[in-house]
Amino acid sequence: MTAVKAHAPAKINLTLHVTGRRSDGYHLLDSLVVFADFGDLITVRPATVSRLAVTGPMAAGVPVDADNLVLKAAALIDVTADITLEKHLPAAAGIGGGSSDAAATLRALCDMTGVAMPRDVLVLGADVPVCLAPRAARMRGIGEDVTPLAGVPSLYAVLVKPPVAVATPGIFAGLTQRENPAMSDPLPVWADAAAFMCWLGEQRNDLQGPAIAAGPIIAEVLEALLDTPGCQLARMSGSGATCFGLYDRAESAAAAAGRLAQDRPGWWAKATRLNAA
Ligand SMILES: C[C@](O)(CO)[C@H](O)COP(=O)(O)OP(=O)(O)OC[C@H]1O[C@@H](n2ccc(N)nc2=O)[C@H](O)[C@@H]1O
Ligand SMILES: Nc1ncnc2c1ncn2[C@@H]1O[C@H](COP(=O)(O)OP(=O)(O)OP(=O)(O)O)[C@@H](O)[C@H]1O
Repeated sequence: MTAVKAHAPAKINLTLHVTGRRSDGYHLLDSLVVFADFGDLITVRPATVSRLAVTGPMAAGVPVDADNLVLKAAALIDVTADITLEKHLPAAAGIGGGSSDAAATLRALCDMTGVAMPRDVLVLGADVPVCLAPRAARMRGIGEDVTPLAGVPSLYAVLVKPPVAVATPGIFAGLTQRENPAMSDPLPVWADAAAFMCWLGEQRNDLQGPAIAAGPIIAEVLEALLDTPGCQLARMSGSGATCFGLYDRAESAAAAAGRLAQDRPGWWAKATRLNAA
């Protein structure tokens, strides 16, 4: 059998409403999730014992042992493989690097072996179900309730991560209000990207406040994004610290990413198309 490859794109929470908390401490969410046009790359090959190599520009600090979600995903379906993870996404950044890697690994291994996709992938992480089919979706429950969305306009964006890693449990713990309004049900139909961005402006990421309290530099990132020409909206993704700026033109997004990378050498900045077909 030959190698099978799968892309693990960055996951962006364009909205993230925390609507309650379960008795086990997990939070109920209502989130509009889209995917970037870049991410990590997984390659799997048949092997009798699982092995993982992590390569690429963002490999530093990523676990290469059983803690890596890629190996946890292989163990979940009881498949052994020689796996290469080419890491391009910053870790612990709120853009689902590990979750998207786990989901891509499952896709590649199921494809390579014919093993069925497991029904319960939530055990790998709350973001793994939405990453299984990386397309625009509404994510509810604690992450297990995923509804694919048609008609979500593509957006030009810049992703920016300052040099701070935030741990997801601590950010959820910092919430002062856990019962907040959900998005409308059903979601509106957006005529175009401008209408979509206007509606997004009225939505929230409820984790943004606690994340800024833990890492005040996140507020600086949001201000810096809003300062770039053509930026229509700036918000944090997931539990941070990555923030996104939305633009109506690809050229504005590219110029903003270039300017931020130049002005703020420690910041990771990347222009992308979200939900590109
Ligand atoms: C913040 C998001 O990225 C939004 O998409 C996800 O909800 C987090 O997804 P994830 O990193 O895959 O999360 P997990 O690894 O399952 O959980 C990490 C920790 O985040 C908290 N957590 C996570 C998901 C959720 N719905 N409620 C929570 O309270 C819990 O303290 C949990 O122990
Ligand atoms: N394949 C992986 N890539 C990156 N980190 C991983 C991976 N597997 C396990 N980890 C561990 O998981 C931690 C969280 O990294 P990850 O990139 O998944 O977080 P995240 O971007 O905050 O995800 P989310 O948006 O789902 O909350 C890292 O600190 C790292 O130790």
